[in-house]
Amino acid sequence: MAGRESELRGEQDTVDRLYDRLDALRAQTRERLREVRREGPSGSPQNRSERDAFATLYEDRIAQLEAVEDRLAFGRLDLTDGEQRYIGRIGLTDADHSSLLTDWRAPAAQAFYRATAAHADGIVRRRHLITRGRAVTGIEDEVLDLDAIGAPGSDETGDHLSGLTGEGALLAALAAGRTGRMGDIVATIQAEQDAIIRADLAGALVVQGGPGTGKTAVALHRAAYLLYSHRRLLERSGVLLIGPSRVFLRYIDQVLPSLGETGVVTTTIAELYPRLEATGVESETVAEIKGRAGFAQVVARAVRQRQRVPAGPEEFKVDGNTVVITPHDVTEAIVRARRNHRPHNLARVTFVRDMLSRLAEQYVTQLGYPLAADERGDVLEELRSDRGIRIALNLAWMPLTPQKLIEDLFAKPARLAAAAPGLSAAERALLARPAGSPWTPADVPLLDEAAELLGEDDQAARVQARLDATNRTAELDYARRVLASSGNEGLVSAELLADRFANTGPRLTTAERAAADRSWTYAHVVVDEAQELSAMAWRMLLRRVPTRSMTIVGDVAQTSTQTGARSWAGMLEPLLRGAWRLTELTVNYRTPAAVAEAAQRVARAAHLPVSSLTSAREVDDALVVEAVPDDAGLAGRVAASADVALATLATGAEGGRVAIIAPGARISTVRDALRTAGLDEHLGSGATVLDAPLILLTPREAKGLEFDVVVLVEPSEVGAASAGDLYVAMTRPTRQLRVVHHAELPDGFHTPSTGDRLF
Ligand SMILES: Nc1ncnc2c1ncn2[C@@H]1O[C@H](COP(=O)(O)OP(=O)(O)OP(=O)(O)O)[C@@H](O)[C@H]1O
Repeated sequence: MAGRESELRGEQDTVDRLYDRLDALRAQTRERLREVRREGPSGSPQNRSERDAFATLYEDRIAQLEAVEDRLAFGRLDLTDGEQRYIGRIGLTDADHSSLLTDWRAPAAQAFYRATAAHADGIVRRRHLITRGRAVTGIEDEVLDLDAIGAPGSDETGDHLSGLTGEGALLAALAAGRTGRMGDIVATIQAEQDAIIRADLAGALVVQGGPGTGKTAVALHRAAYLLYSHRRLLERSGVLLIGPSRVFLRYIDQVLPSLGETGVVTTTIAELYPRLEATGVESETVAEIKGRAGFAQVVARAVRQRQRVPAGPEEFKVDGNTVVITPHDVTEAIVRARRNHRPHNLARVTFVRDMLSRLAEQYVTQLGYPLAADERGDVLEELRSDRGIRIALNLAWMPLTPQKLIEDLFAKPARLAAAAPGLSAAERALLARPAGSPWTPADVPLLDEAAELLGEDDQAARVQARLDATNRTAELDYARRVLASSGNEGLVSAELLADRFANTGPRLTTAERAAADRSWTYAHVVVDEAQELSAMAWRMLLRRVPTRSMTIVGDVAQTSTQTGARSWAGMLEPLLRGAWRLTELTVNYRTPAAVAEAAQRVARAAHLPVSSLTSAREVDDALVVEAVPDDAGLAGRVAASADVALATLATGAEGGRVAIIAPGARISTVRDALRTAGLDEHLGSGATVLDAPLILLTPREAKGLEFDVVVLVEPSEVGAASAGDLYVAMTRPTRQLRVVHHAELPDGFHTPSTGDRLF
């Protein structure tokens, strides 16, 4: 025991030294920031812009150093050559640049997650440090090379039958009360997860895994890892993360900062089109039709139908001369303008030029004498500014915004019928809606498709981009010189500083610029709950990542709607044509075994493509079923059940969160019952919904989230609407699922051996 205590003391000394270094760096950076600010707003614009650039960099660096306070160091590797290497949230060096702490993402840290007794990789022992605040409260050792270890007095054991790394630390992390926000898993990443996190940047990596296998956690840690290992590339082009909803994005928004990374653009498909709010609501059937791959052709046809040959010739009098727009000329001009395959609005310039030149020919012929070049220019101008001609040419080739094209498509039945001959009359009737209706999430990929085909006049932006690229080398050079002369070399990189120089003025980060620009292309895209994306949404996303460097995580058994994927190959193969690879996660870290098994039985009974799943832990009383004799009493019973759950959690030291998951149609009666029971004060709403101890939501809204206890209302109703939704709802709790029902339980729910408590 004495040996263990001295080990603990030794680790505490090391951890103290690491925090001392962290504090020193914080103080040093704060002091630099103060100095920069002290200089005030005087000096040349050049000086001011340099100061602003330094100030933002120091602010970012301080934020990063503040964010790594919790579990700064969490591991130690003992190497065969006697070296001891500490692993932590960020890398730290002492004043002489010797390494004190190795960043978890560095190659030198990889063995912490991957080494096994069979493949020890030069590691004798792996140690997990358990800390509370800055105090080391425990040590967990795994000996990987029994022959090499001889040190008496420590509690090493060599047997790790479970296959889990750092099992004690892991199980402690899994059992902890939930805060309403996702935490990072950096101290306990498992080998199968680590392999995905560190996989190659190139290509599309699909991670399929059942509920609770850590897909979201892995996707976020992979983003942090890629930013660390390919910083130059990724920081300039940016990383995009797509999640299923705003609530979900709030749920995960602490994870990347805690890993020292900010600046990832996080958004939903509905928000991906800049400056457009998709607040409209429509039926799933309509969303499904709009999401079909075939809708790309519908939009393409709608665009081409705005390039139209008039029924007959049209005459115009210009300055006493007659010119005629003939169907023949328009046909020829359209064919020519289409030939260069430019988007509609840009090809229109060619069309108009061609038509005006034809009309000018007619005009000149009537004059009967040749014109000098400048006189011909005057004629062209006169023709161009003639109102009648302008209208006729617009009718032949209408300049359009994406919004106008899509709005007309749904507001004018004849347009839809012409553009979508493959849809049935009933389907077209479902899509019809009046002009001015709010945009819906399923419209967003259609608008993006339209924008692509119509094209924006982004010439100015392109010229600017070329200029930026040329300036970049000069900026980098300059930033290096500034860094060298200011003695700040170790603190910030020249790349970052150059970025800041470039962006001062309106202070925009890469992330901000990317989010505002529809045609921005990212260096990497991470998609969570990717099974929900429609074929049209995938097309929109792929435009933003021409390199196809993507991390796609999801579970095809949890798909809610008809729009989403039931098989990765079915969804991705037509789009990526073999350029994607599939990996699987198989251990469920969230849901107690009994609950996960029940959920899987129900999902299988509904013929969902369920992944195989091993649960990391058992919890007593994990499944509680409460049958209510009549439907009228259901909501009251739900409130009572939530009350019991809240009371149980309140007695624990760690608190926790309770969620009531109910079919949409029952939400308001359950809310009333909570009010009657006096529980509504616990209920969160709006932006802070996740912070409250109690939350009421539909299965769809619960996607990707987790809670200590879930009260699930009438599962057969949830399952009847969507089997995928029921699978999601059943797999949200980390401790207990309480099912309250009046109708029959869904098929597969019970087996004689479930061992659940029945009321
Ligand atoms: N290696 C790990 N160490 C500690 N906790 C982990 C680990 N892997 C996963 N977890 C925890 O397990 C829970 C489930 O993880 P996550 O939400 O990433 O799963 P998921 O596969 O995305 O689930 P779902 O598909 O159901 O949304 C989270 O609380 C996460 O922190």
